[in-house]
Amino acid sequence: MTKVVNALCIASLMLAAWGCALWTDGTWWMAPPRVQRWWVATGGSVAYAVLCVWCFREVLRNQPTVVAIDGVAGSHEQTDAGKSIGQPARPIAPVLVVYASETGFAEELAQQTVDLLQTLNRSVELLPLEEVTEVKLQQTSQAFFLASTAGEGEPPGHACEFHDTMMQSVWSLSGLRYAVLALGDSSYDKYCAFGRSVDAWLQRCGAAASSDRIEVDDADPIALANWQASVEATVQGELVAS
Ligand SMILES: Cc1cc2nc3c(=O)[nH]c(=O)nc-3n(C[C@H](O)[C@H](O)[C@H](O)COP(=O)(O)O)c2cc1C
Repeated sequence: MTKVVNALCIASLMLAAWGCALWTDGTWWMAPPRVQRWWVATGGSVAYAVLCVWCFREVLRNQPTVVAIDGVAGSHEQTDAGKSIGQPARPIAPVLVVYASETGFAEELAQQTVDLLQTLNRSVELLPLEEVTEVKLQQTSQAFFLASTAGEGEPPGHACEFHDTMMQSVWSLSGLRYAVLALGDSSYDKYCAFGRSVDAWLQRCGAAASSDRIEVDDADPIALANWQASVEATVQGELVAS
């Protein structure tokens, strides 16, 4: 629409220039313009001003607005689906997806979660649990943790050290919202023990659960569908809040 308006403006200016050239043909008339021409000039100026204001409003209306999640600014910029007139754009933090996986199922689900978030137009970062740092979580406003349980209620191998060190301290994560998908098998005594530990640790750190923990018993498809719906609802809810 703006391009059409611009083209119309240029065309009318060229027409006006051509008209002026014809108008001033011959000898110059040095006397002040007659009243009628003052009115024509004033009308033209007012019409031009109205056109400028209208174009400016169109530009503002078409400008994508960026919404911050809970006011936490991130390093990546991204636009949301909503639009707002006259509000300054603000950065939106990427969503963090974290996994702890022994035989690959949680990692596969984490990748699917990333794909889902990307289809929802969110920038996403995927990390194994041991690469998560306190600063990273402090810079994140929404994180999704997918954690399976191995051994007899143990963390997956790659997450053992993180469990034994980092999860024994209390990080300051009051700005973080999170959700946990705990993977396990109810035939084990310590069902979903590690996912539950991750959830409890995040609560101790002051993070707020964006949704209740979902436990997946032996790849239960209903629980997995609930997770997908929960991720979608969480992210879409965030975009409304600012
Ligand atoms: C050796 C082994 C030990 C397991 N121990 C537990 C357990 O203690 N508690 C539990 O809920 N699930 C347990 N599980 C089930 C896994 O957590 C479940 O199959 C999960 O989906 C595996 O995810 P992953 O592929 O990401 O490791 C165990 C599975 C295996 C193979």
